[in-house]
Amino acid sequence: MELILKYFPNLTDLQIKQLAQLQALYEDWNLKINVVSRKDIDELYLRHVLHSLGIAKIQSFLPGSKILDVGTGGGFPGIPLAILFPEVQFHLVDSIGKKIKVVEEVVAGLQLENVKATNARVETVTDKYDFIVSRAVAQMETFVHWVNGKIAKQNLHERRNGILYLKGGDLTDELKVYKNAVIYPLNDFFEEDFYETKSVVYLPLKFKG
Ligand SMILES: C[S@@+](CC[C@H](N)C(=O)[O-])C[C@H]1O[C@@H](n2cnc3c(N)ncnc32)[C@H](O)[C@@H]1O
Repeated sequence: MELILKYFPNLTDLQIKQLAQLQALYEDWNLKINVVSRKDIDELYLRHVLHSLGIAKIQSFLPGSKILDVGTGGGFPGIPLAILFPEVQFHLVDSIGKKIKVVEEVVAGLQLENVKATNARVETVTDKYDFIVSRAVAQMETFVHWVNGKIAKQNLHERRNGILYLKGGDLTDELKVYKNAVIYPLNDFFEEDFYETKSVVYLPLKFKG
């Protein structure tokens, strides 16, 4: 938890309490349904919570906005972001039912009221969102295809609506067709070695009615 407070020093008491609860909730649920590897459970705040919150270093979501987390798994990056932005609506989607079961249990344990979790392939989701977040789900080209038509028409934020994707490694090849993609290295914000090769990729997307 100190790690989170080091980079997010202005959290409310409730946010600190909810973030601190994550360790016990994931340890408990992971015994029943394995969604996070053992090594990652031991480094939950470094590898999952802070990584998810890296998106917030790039983009602060405005109250009333809507965010879709595609392939959320056990709830990353959606759950830490939902704690950080309690007035923003988060929709967490995963095609594997048992992962959504864990998300629902963690959301209930935290009494988070701004999260909806759905067991579905993202291609079947029909709502529209300001931003679509994700980590470790698909190559950008496949991903863009999946989320086609899910971006809201109105831009509430200064930054145009689009994708904020947590990626690692060399992205030159993967992003070469996306001339308007912007890569934000997370080691500009976080000094831990884990973040050396990690970034947030922002890709603005056009509204399709
Ligand atoms: C490697 S896991 C990443 C989980 C989480 N985002 C994280 O970083 O911890 C990829 C997840 O994407 C989900 N997934 C893959 N394709 C999907 C699709 N088309 N729609 C919804 N979920 C999908 C899988 O079920 C899996 O839980």
